[in-house]
Amino acid sequence: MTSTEFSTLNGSAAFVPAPASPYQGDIARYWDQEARPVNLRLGDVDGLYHHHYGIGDVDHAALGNPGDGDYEKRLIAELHRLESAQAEVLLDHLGPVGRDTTLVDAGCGRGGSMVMAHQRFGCKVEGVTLSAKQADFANRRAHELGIEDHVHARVCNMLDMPFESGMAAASWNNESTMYVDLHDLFAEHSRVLAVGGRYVTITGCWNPRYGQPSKWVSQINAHFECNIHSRREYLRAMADNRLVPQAVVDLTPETLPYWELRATSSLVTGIEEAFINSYRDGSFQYVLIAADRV
Ligand SMILES: C[S@@+](CC[C@H](N)C(=O)[O-])C[C@H]1O[C@@H](n2cnc3c(N)ncnc32)[C@H](O)[C@@H]1O
Ligand SMILES: CC(C)=CCC/C(C)=C/COP(=O)(O)OP(=O)(O)O
Ligand SMILES: [Mg+2]
Repeated sequence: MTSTEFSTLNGSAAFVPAPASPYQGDIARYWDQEARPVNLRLGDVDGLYHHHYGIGDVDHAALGNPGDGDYEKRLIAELHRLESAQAEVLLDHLGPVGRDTTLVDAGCGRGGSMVMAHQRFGCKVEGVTLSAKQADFANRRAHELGIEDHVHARVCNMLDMPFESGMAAASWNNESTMYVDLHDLFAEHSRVLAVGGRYVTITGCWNPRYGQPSKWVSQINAHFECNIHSRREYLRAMADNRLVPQAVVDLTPETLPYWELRATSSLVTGIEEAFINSYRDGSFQYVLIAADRV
């Protein structure tokens, strides 16, 4: 393994491996440079920084009306509440998690879901991301919260994680599966999970009933430099890797209110129309899949 650079956190040098492919190098750079207000200002609400979308009904009573004083602040808080609600639903599907166990967050971003998992279960959480900036950010937040002994992010490829086989009681991908081959990904989760362990993903996938990826799905792929898979591909790749689905939940109706609200905010990024149109025309779905490692 060759190192390309050194990243520092609190003065300690950390080894950063070279990307496994030119594509992974592009994705590492993408997330190293990302600083969209729609993510940072939402995270500033309570210190949980997410790179995923929201679910649930909008609380119109809490939001008030455009033109009311502080409306924009309440809108940001509401979008953030819906994003955290999404992570809570993912954690709900991990099943019972003991304090002495370790969880793996594959594609952990700035670490919001890891912090929530530790706060809920008291367990250890190991996160991996391609981005040294994100790993530093997540580790800094864990340090500020005094939970650095339990929550830790590192720069590494989720297809080749430096964890012993069977070490994880549960693992997940929160909106990070569209950057990798699903057979390779589920083979690696299957390796690190204990037999009887639980895997959960929340993801956007194209709907085989539509036929092929729609122009909206292609637009989302181009926007994020990712490769959205079909729903069928998830289920096939799980079946091939000893992951047996226990729940497949279509969250599309639950995520539309988030997008409709976000489209009215000053923090729009331009991708809102593609999500709203593809969810409405049925070509794209927001799904949760929970599977047992058998
Ligand atoms: C959309 S963000 C999701 C972040 C996080 N799961 C969340 O919910 O906030 C996608 C994440 O996947 C990570 N990622 C993409 N490909 C990866 C790979 N091959 N190995 C590790 N992380 C990867 C990126 O670095 C980024 O952190
Ligand atoms: C559901 C799908 C297809 C997701 C693609 C992966 C992705 C980029 C998620 C959100 O990240 P973000 O929170 O950084 O994006 P944004 O800046 O749009 O909020
Ligand atoms: Mg976001």
